[in-house]
Amino acid sequence: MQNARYIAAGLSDSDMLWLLSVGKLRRLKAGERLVTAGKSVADLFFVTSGQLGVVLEDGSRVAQLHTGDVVGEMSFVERHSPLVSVIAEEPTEMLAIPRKLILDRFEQEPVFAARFYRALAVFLSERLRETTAAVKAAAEEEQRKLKADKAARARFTRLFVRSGP
Ligand SMILES: Nc1ncnc2c1ncn2[C@@H]1O[C@@H]2COP(=O)(O)O[C@H]2[C@H]1O
Repeated sequence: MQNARYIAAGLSDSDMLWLLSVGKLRRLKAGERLVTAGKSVADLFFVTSGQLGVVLEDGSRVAQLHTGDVVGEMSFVERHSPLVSVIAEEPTEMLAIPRKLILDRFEQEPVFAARFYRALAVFLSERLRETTAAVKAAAEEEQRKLKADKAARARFTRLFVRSGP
């Protein structure tokens, strides 16, 4: 499912032009790794096409990222190494912007910092909302399976009791 997260919505036209002017286009083939768990991330990535998987060390996928998503914002905000890896699932393109350039611009233009952090906050809030919806859907599916299982056992028990001696 494509998501509706677009950090660009919170930025001005001049912010976007600046990001475009300093960003470098990066292309990944399917299977190529953008982020490795435990290794620091020096850039912020704006996905412009394609699809990436966010995966745990055991290979299980916890999320998918698409056009309009940002990658590396957790390292940007927290300065901790990532706990997950991010791997392209199809040919993917993105704009890579070195964190240092963004921090320098914050110094030169504090209003840009305010807009940027607000846009990131909205983006992260939307991502959390989606995660909550996914957890809720998984819990409901689990409940549905448990109920179906219970009903099947009850039917079996009735059958067994009826056909007993
Ligand atoms: N649960 C998640 N849902 C969506 N994206 C995630 C999730 N966890 C990590 N990421 C992305 O994967 C990136 C890994 O590097 P960062 O921690 O810097 O930033 C992280 C986010 O951009």
